[in-house]
Amino acid sequence: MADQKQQEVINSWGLKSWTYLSSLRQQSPLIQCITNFVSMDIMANTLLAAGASPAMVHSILEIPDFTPHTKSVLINVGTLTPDWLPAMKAAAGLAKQLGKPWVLDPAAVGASSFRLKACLELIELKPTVIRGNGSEIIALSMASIGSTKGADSLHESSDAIESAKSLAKSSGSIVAISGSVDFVTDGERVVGAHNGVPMMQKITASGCSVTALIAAFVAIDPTHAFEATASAFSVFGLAGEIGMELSLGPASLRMHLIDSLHRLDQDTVLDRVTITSFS
Ligand SMILES: Nc1ncnc2c1ncn2[C@@H]1O[C@H](COP(=O)(O)OP(=O)(O)OP(=O)(O)O)[C@@H](O)[C@H]1O
Ligand SMILES: Cc1ncsc1CCO
Ligand SMILES: [Mg+2]
Repeated sequence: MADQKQQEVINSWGLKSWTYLSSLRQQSPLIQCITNFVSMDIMANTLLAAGASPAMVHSILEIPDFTPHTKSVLINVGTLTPDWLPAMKAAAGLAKQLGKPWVLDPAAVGASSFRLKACLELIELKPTVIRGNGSEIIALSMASIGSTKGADSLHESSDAIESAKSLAKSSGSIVAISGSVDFVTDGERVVGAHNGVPMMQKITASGCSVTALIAAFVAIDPTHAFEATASAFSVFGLAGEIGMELSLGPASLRMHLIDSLHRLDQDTVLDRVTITSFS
């Protein structure tokens, strides 16, 4: 009986994930990305392969004209400098004002007090989802910088679950932690998305890209950001699993992951998406 219930839960996540992906392919929503220089290419290609329409528009002069046309906004502070922050705040603030979802990636937030303060100010603008690795979510939740390895994590994703719950409660955002298991919480519920391969950590900006995919899935269904976030993690992880079967290392996985995301079909998603409850 327990097995049957667990199986039904797994199948229902497979169906959700497929519904998000197929809707994304049909609707091709415009996603505005204000992101770091390292991630721009792989992020735009990830969004295109999944079916969305990315635009890396970051000048503060363009936000009043452009942001109203978008379905969601992604903000990533990976190569933050003081001149970029006003545009990030303007885009996030306008998205919020227009009732559009926006997603924050606090890349390397533990690297400096400048970056931490910027992220805390952005969180005041109520992101729909915050996605980081274990160390980023712990630093944000504690609002303090400690030891850091820059964009990489010093922690397992499971080390950050309590921090994520507390950040979700204090911010009102869905909080998502990437790692060997990707966790998603609204402060009460916690689910873990199990798809993925360790080699994905060796592709720079794979985390940035999955955050952009979360922004795209949330654009499809802004009222169910928890479900959209877990589904995006699974679909990206599944593309990594299939891509890995064809790859020799990080460079070919980067290519095969994008190809696999483009080619993912219904049967594979229904069969292989694995999301379980941890609450
Ligand atoms: N050990 C692992 N096993 C399976 N998948 C993993 C593992 N570690 C990371 N991933 C996957 O790799 C992707 C990137 O996660 P990671 O935690 O490395 O993000 P990140 O540190 O923010 O990356 P970046 O800063 O390079 O963008 C996610 O989709 C995650 O699920
Ligand atoms: C390597 C790196 N440095 C700043 S951002 C970034 C990409 C992964 O977040
Ligand atoms: Mg990393």
